[in-house]
Amino acid sequence: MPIDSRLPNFRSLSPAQRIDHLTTLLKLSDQDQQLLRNAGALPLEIADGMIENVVGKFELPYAIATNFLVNGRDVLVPLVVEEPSVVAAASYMAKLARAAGGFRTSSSAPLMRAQVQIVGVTDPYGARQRLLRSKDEIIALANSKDTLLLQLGGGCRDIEIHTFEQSAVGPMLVMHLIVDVRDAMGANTVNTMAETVAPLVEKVSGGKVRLRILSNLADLRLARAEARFTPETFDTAELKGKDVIDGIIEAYTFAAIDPYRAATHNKGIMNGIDPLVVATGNDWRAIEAGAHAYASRNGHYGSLTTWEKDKQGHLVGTIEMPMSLGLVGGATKTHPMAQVSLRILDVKSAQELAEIAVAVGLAQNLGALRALATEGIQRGHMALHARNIAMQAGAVGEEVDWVVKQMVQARDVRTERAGALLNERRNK
Ligand SMILES: CC(C)(COP(=O)([O-])OP(=O)([O-])OC[C@H]1O[C@@H](n2cnc3c(N)ncnc32)[C@H](O)[C@@H]1OP(=O)([O-])[O-])[C@@H](O)C(=O)NCCC(=O)NCCSC(=O)C[C@@](C)(O)CC(=O)[O-]
Ligand SMILES: NC(=O)C1=CN([C@@H]2O[C@H](COP(=O)(O)OP(=O)(O)OC[C@H]3O[C@@H](n4cnc5c(N)ncnc54)[C@H](OP(=O)(O)O)[C@@H]3O)[C@@H](O)[C@H]2O)C=CC1
Repeated sequence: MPIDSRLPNFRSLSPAQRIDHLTTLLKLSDQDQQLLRNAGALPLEIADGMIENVVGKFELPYAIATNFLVNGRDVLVPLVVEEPSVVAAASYMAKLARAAGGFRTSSSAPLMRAQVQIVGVTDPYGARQRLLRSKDEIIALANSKDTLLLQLGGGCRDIEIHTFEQSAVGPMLVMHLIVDVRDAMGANTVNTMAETVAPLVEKVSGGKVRLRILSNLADLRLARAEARFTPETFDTAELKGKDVIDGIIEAYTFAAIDPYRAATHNKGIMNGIDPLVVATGNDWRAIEAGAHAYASRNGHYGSLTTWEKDKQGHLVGTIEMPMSLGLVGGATKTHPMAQVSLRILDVKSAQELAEIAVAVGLAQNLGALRALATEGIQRGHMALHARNIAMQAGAVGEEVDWVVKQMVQARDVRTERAGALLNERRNK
């Protein structure tokens, strides 16, 4: 159902009013509303079924990033995160991106790699040829275990043999199963296939199979997003948009050449992506591992985004990175809030979800670069973090807003200052 994700007053509402607004906009069911009102509603019995030794639940804020326009479709993006200013920055940059059509995205097929490690091979190149000659038999065996996936149009498509002639333990071959996992993240799916083919692989190669596990460097499962911005987008009373664009490109260049900066730059990108991964019940460690390995693929650790100027002087931002997200499998179906998130996003495939995730990453990166290249990160970030600081100092109810206002006005956001302000107010 088409919606308008541009919700200018959403930030000023209370959480209860925001849920009412979403209910009207998205026609949320009574059950979804109820789940949102009990924020994070995860019955202990379900939690106990998800992991081991459960003794409770740990809740995090669940928010909605507004303004996203992705391939011409308005999307509201659920984000689960503890850090202030992330949701605001993503929403802000999505708002700016709308002027030039929002985010345009694409993705490759959902292909995952499973690795089968083969040791004890005396003739690695001969073994490689034998395995490649047996490709059809290996693929057929891999596919014999998951008929549902085949019916859905997925399954093992190909094999690759990676040869390590020298290693500390002698020659090593690594066979990759290339598997189309459709709408699953696919870890369990491909691990089962890798274990299934291991005896055949041993017979054909003459070696011993050890590890049979997916690779989180999902470099065949890439999602991409692009956005453009006119210089006027960044005009302010003090700054010319053209200079802001130059500052953003210089900031990006810093990340492209210096791994110390690239780590922080990419952390900013993951500020947007991880909260969506968590909100949809997906495996954020897998996404993090894939992101940073991909950022190192050219022999040095670099930026996951690029920022450049087109002929008209418009800022052009792009992102491309592995994105192994599922709509089924893992906790996506078990966690009730993950299901609410998927309904809010209204995505039809794991690829669509992956493309929205990288669009949020690109927006988040721009939010940080724009702030860093102009006024610095502290004004916007600390103004929002000030609420945390006030609460840490013991402020409750109306005291919170009052303490925040004093600290932001004085540009002095510290717990000690919040405590002093609180004492001053209480002793009046
Ligand atoms: C924080 C802002 C957005 C303020 O920026 P501002 O100019 O004060 O915002 P504004 O009040 O003019 O509002 C503009 C829009 O921002 C959004 N917005 C604004 N405030 C809110 C709010 N309270 N709640 C919800 N949405 C908010 C909202 O969309 C709003 O438009 P509207 O829809 O209202 O017409 C800006 O300063 C900013 O983008 N800063 C960057 C913040 C950031 O990057 N945070 C990430 C954490 S820092 C970090 O971990 C990463 C880092 C920085 O190290 C990465 C790196 O180094 O690359
Ligand atoms: N290194 C890593 O990242 C590792 C991660 N994991 C964990 O693995 C989990 C994800 O594994 P995953 O294989 O995705 O999950 P599941 O095994 O839970 O679910 C995948 C299964 O769902 C079924 N299915 C139903 N509909 C579809 C559809 N439209 N598209 C694709 N499959 C469908 C498939 O068939 P059927 O049910 O018939 O099999 C498929 O095998 C996560 O919890 C992750 O944390 C595990 C090991 C390592």
